[in-house]
Amino acid sequence: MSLEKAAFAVRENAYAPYSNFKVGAAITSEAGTIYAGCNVENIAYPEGTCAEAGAIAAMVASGETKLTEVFVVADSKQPVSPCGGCRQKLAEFGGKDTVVTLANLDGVRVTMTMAELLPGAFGADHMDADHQDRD
Ligand SMILES: O=c1ccn([C@H]2C[C@H](O)[C@@H](CO)O2)c(=O)[nH]1
Ligand SMILES: [Zn+2]
Repeated sequence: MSLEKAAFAVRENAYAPYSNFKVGAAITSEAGTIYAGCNVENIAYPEGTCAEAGAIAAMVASGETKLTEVFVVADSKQPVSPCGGCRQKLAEFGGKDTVVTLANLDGVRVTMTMAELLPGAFGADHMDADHQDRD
């Protein structure tokens, strides 16, 4: 199954009774495996998780920690916009040039790099020794 098809398919399984906004995310790992995730909401609203987090969790649970491509889809007017937390989560496992495609159900899509999705991402370079133990 293609990355796009995987994202559309997993979106059908989204559990979103509170927002009624189903999201599907699929990522390709370095090994070429596709992992998919959907949003899973909760009556305790802040406990809900995003589709991107589910796809990442599936990849990591399978023993992989590098992703090469991302596809996210939702029934939105504009292609769905990953939240800030998911952008940081994706940046953890992708590279600056990782291709990210955002889509809606009408076939509108936008493709960008990870660096464009999250410019100035917090990374290891911000945690160098000079900044530790300063008070
Ligand atoms: O990129 C996105 C944007 C939103 N959501 C979810 C979170 C919540 O369940 C619902 C509405 O915000 O959509 C995702 O899973 N991914
Ligand atoms: Zn999110």
